[in-house]
Amino acid sequence: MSLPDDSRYLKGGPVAQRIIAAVREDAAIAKAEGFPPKLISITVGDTDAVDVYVRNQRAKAQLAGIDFEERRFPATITSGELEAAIHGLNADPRVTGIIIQRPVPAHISVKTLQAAVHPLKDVEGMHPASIGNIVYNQLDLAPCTAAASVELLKETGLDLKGLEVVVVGHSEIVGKPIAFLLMSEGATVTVCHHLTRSVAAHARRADALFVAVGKPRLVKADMVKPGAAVIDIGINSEIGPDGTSRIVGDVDTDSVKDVASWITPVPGGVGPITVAILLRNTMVALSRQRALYEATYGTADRLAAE
Ligand SMILES: Nc1nc2c(c(=O)[nH]1)N[C@@H](CN(C=O)c1ccc(C(=O)N[C@@H](CCC(=O)O)C(=O)O)cc1)CN2
Repeated sequence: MSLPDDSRYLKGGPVAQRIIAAVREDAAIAKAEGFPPKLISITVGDTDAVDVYVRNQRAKAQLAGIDFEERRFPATITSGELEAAIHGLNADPRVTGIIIQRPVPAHISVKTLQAAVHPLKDVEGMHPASIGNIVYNQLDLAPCTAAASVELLKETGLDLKGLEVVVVGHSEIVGKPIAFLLMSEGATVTVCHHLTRSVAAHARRADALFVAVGKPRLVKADMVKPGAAVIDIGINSEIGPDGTSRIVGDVDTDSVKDVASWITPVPGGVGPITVAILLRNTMVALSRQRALYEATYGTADRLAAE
């Protein structure tokens, strides 16, 4: 789908292309030195939005020169069986990174799965040890959707120091990490959640408004401060008037675009950058693994060592 050529739209495509081009260069060098990057995706059960995400991961990984393999498990699998599969991948030296696609079925704790991924292969920064790094301002490997959203805000050129930011949604993978990433940049952050008394009152104060709640078109024009930047992180599947399925965000883009100075389209906003950052994180994980290899074997060039 092509987006209107309107400077209010913060499009993710060009940012994603820049990131992927850099990843491609790094991946080619790593491959030539005997460390081909390989990303494993774990999907449990069937969810349409996850299928879209995985399809894009595969396509962009191919573009970047990163080997991509999807492991699909039935929704009936036990947590123990999944953890055993993850431990197998942790032990496989050919595997650089592991991403666990969310959501997983209700009988499985995603936190347990995330903790089973070795921190050196945790390309989403969601292992309890990795997510803690963000609190310490170590931001080079942050959860992909959160990092993508902040990257798009930076595209506005707004000075993040002291910026009034409101984040609607406090999930561990999106809302909370966004708040920490922005605090490290000096923004003043308010996080709204299901117990917040008036989300609209908070949202209307924001110079930058992030929305990640999974509710189609929740944010309307009367919840947005004129001139604000609105970052829509929702990816919701909806059946359109013509009976076909389409993706919409958590923001009512048609009305909000007349109030905001910047707005991210869905699709075509945060989504493409999320995928690009996953690939960049894979290269960060690879460089950490290579540093360990070098410390152990005295060279970072596996081909030269053999
Ligand atoms: N392990 C994780 N699981 C999930 C995350 C995450 O960050 N880590 N976030 C969402 C992912 N998601 C929705 O379920 C999602 C993310 C990105 C895209 C995407 O590539 N969208 C593009 C293309 C759309 C299209 O091809 O039609 C875009 O928005 O332009 C889709 C879905 C939940 N799970």
